[in-house]
Amino acid sequence: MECITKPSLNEKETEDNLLTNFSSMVLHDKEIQVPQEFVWPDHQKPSPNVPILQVPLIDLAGFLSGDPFLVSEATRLVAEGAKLHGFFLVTNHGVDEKLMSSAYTSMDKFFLSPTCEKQKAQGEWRESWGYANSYFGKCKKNLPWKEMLSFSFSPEEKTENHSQIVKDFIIEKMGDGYKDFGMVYQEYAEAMSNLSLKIMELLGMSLGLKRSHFKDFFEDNESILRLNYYPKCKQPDVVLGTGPHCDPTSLTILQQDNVSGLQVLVDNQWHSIPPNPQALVVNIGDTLRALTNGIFKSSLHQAVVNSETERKTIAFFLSPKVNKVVKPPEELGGERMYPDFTWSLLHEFVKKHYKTDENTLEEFTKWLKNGGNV
Ligand SMILES: C=C1C[C@]23C[C@H]1CC[C@H]2[C@]1(C)CCC[C@@](C)(C(=O)O)[C@H]1[C@@H]3C(=O)O
Ligand SMILES: O=C(O)CCC(=O)C(=O)O
Ligand SMILES: [Fe+2]
Repeated sequence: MECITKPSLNEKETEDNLLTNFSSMVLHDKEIQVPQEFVWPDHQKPSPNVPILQVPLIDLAGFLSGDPFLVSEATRLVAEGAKLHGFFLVTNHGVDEKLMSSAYTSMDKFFLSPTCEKQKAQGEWRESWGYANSYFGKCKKNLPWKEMLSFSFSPEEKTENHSQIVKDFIIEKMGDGYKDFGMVYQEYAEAMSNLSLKIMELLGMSLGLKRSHFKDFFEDNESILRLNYYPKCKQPDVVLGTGPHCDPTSLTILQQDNVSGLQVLVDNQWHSIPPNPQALVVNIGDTLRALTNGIFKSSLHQAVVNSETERKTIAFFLSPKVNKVVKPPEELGGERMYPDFTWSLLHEFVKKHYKTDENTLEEFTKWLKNGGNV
């Protein structure tokens, strides 16, 4: 367990300088060699050519049509992916194509602006919102080759006075020039939240539960929308865009567009999920693994970069309301694998005590049994 202590106040300047250096160095190719802190140990460096992971492709419109054959096909396929490695693709998902392409291209407006601009949206240490890059936090090695802009999200109709918290956040931090930018990601987050509830209906049915079982649990979600910007890299074989991790959240919907880079560890071998612009990548997170008493899997995954072009992905991390008790339905049976817990406790644990990996839930269970000092 490393890189988890909060930087002391007098390190704030150092952090700001590093933050500035990252952008000038990385984005403008001023350095020939990749700085040592970005070079991963040999056993974790990306391997050149990894096999392709065959993941089920689910036609969501078919499921929503109610056609008995299409419904049974969709539930069969989603169960296959969710139980094997936790990954599947959804197509005919109903998210407006123009919105998706605008969300993809609008990222440049923020990430290609000067560092001093981006720093206006800088988040608090280990908060899940705002601008962050590799030099954030305390890690001094194995730094991710990426910048991120993250938003907290709750469905508009569930927020106080129906505020649009994604749009309001970015305008408050970056000014009125980001109004259109904010609207794009507000709409995008709402669309992903609605899509995730449809996927939750499908996942509930695939386990023989009431169709609305998971959907009701996530109706008033408190989620995270994250823009990942991976600059191209002179030495893509020694860095990682995002290190190996399991998402501690419940469900991730990832738009990876047309630049490959997402890899999943299956049978102890890294596999790639190639881009499919017509489909969104969906993966089970640790919280949904616990909510299904371990029936659904959450797998270790990572992102590699390349020397030709930057890679941009948009991840919507669905999470329940922070105080909702994560407890599998009795109907699933089997011996309980994890204790009841709330997402806020698991989120505190991964933020303050543990870097997410394939043992997060087991380590979290131990931490809870030892009193869970938050
Ligand atoms: C709740 C979360 C923690 C992270 C963002 C979301 C879901 C994925 C987690 C993360 C992306 C996994 C890799 C490491 C991490 C630190 C990161 O690269 O950002 C994780 C996020 C986080 O802890 O902020
Ligand atoms: O960008 C990618 O391909 C994966 C990103 C990811 O796994 C994450 O942000 O949790
Ligand atoms: Fe992830």
